[in-house]
Amino acid sequence: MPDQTVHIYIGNIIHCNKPFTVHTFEKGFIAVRGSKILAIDNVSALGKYKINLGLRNTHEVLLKDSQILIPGLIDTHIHACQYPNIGLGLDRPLLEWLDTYTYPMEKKFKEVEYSAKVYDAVVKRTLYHGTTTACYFASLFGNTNLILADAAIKYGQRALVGKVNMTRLAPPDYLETPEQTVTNTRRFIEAMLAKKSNLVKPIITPRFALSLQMEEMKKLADLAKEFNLHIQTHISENTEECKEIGNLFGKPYADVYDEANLLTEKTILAHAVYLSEAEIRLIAESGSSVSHCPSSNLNLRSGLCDVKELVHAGVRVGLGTDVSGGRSLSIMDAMRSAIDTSVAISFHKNKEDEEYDPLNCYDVFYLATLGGAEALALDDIIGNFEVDKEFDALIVDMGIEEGCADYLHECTPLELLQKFVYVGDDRNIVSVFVSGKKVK
Ligand SMILES: Nc1nc2[nH]cnc2c(=O)[nH]1
Ligand SMILES: [Zn+2]
Repeated sequence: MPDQTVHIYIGNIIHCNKPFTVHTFEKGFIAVRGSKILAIDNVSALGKYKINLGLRNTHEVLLKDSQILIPGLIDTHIHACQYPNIGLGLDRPLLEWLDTYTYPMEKKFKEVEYSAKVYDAVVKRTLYHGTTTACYFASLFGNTNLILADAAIKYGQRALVGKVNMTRLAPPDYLETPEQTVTNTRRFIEAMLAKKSNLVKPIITPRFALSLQMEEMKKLADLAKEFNLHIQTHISENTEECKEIGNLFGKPYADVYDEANLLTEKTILAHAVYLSEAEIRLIAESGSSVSHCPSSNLNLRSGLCDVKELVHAGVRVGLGTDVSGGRSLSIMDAMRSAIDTSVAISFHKNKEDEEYDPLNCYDVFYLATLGGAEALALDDIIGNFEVDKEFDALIVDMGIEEGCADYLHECTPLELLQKFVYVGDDRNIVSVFVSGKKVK
């Protein structure tokens, strides 16, 4: 018999009910039964809901005035097998960084024991930082990628897990043949689906167009279609990379993926710094989305991605940490880097006499929550606090003693959110819920 207790969280509640729109309940409540949201409203209406919904077996959690309840944070792009390299090697441009630091690290994930140690740490640490959903690149090795999926299931994180596909331009012992890359991916998908997990699903993961031939990418797109799966890859991150794409395929980056049938409504493209207007239009029309990875774009000196231009063109955008190109596995850091990047762009634009309103803390809160859910085409189940959605949430407390700033006078809920975005860290995230279950 499932637990029928209804958990009712009462206090300051903030979420985005629409894109780029923050909605606050100053004295609100959310009722949760099992994994799902049963009701959300002002607390003055709670009595009425209790009668109308016949709520008897209830457990009430009263939030403090220094606390806010917000949706869980969504990382739309993170390389789990690069976590041991976090903070290392951020002095080289992309292609050199991949050869020098990244492929040698990822090769180690052939080993089961090492993979188990790292993946356990990644899932625990990202959950601790409030990442309730992570879209993971794992390594080339299907068997150890399953260990990452098992860690997410064990600790209760929602995740998409991708087995990376690469057949060229990497060390020979970190490549597959064209046949292997397809058959190994099929095997990985079948093993993932056999887990019958509600939280964890496989995602097709061609690393980037430099790693594969057109025929292989088409076969991977076929697998995505056959199993109705998400797809993730990188696009237009670095000028040298884009030049190489032109040399190899003789067409723009987005057109390469379009020809490979990889641009679907469930495709997430990381970076998207150097897309032309025509490519942005193509991506918008395909329904594919972009993972904005501002920390990585700065660390690897890739460039500044103009999120506003993408959104204006109708492209859905979420945030990615892109560890370990990104310096932190916290989406809070990605939110700040997204603001910094947008402000930097605005200096340039305003010099050219364009009116440019950079992203603010509420905009990046949207990108980190509902925007991320939309980018992953999971906004029917997560991203905000709508009735019947899954309860993925954080209780944030800006009044804790051991935080990085003192709480010296009372703040409004929106001020608490501002403080969280600009100066908060994992210590301020006092509880994390995924699918209704407390995981921190
Ligand atoms: N940032 C980043 N870009 C990539 N492009 C291809 N592979 C990678 C990677 O691992 N990280
Ligand atoms: Zn990446």
